[in-house]
Amino acid sequence: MLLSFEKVTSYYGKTPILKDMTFGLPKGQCLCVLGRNGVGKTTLMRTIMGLTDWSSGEIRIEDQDISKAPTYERAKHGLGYIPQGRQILGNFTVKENILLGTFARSDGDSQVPELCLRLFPYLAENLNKRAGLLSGGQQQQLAIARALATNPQVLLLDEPTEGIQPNIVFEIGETLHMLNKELGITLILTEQHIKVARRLGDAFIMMDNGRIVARGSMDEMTDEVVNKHMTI
Ligand SMILES: Nc1ncnc2c1ncn2[C@@H]1O[C@H](COP(=O)(O)OP(=O)(O)OP(=O)(O)O)[C@@H](O)[C@H]1O
Repeated sequence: MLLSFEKVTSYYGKTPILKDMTFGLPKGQCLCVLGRNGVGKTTLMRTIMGLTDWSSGEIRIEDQDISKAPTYERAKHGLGYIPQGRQILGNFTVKENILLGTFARSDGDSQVPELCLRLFPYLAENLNKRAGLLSGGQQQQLAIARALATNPQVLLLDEPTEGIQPNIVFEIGETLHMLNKELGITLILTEQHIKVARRLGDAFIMMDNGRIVARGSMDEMTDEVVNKHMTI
């Protein structure tokens, strides 16, 4: 397994939010993490990155135990994180936002990667534009470009299509599909759009109240499973 969780419980203060989670993610797979609002999907991402208050259990990447490693060290193991809401720095330029990602590289390269320019022609043509002036979809592209600048082997994407116009949702989905299937970047994403999840995912985890309540390959994610765990 490229990334694995063994009995991981993760806390904010004294409150366990993720409870006793065990799963493994093979290299090159796309795993979709699904569930209603507030079930702990963001907390799962933050636990992988070491951003909750503390966690117990074991988190491994390529057989190395990173459970107690600080966030910057996890990033150097090849974990790239795109948080919910994107967290683009609006007063900085497109180029500066991308270059921020290079700080987490282990090879010291500090250029805008050619891949980012090739994937996102709009960004390539607007490197000196203030990022705050971009549309939601363009900012999501920028967040993906910034994460790619870390040269990740795993990308964690928290609701990448949230708040984005429907036609751009499709485009972002296709970009992620390309990163996964053509470039072999392993993906973990939380996603409310079931269609996008079905298109991208090889496997799914359905969460409720901090626990995994259903899992399987994507073709095992029937409408029944979705309706049971995702509709209100
Ligand atoms: N920083 C925090 N401190 C304390 N509790 C938190 C913190 N962040 C989240 N929680 C709690 O953890 C639980 C899970 O939240 P989380 O954001 O992980 O869920 P989610 O499934 O990602 O939901 P959403 O789809 O709304 O983002 C919620 O009950 C939330 O109130």
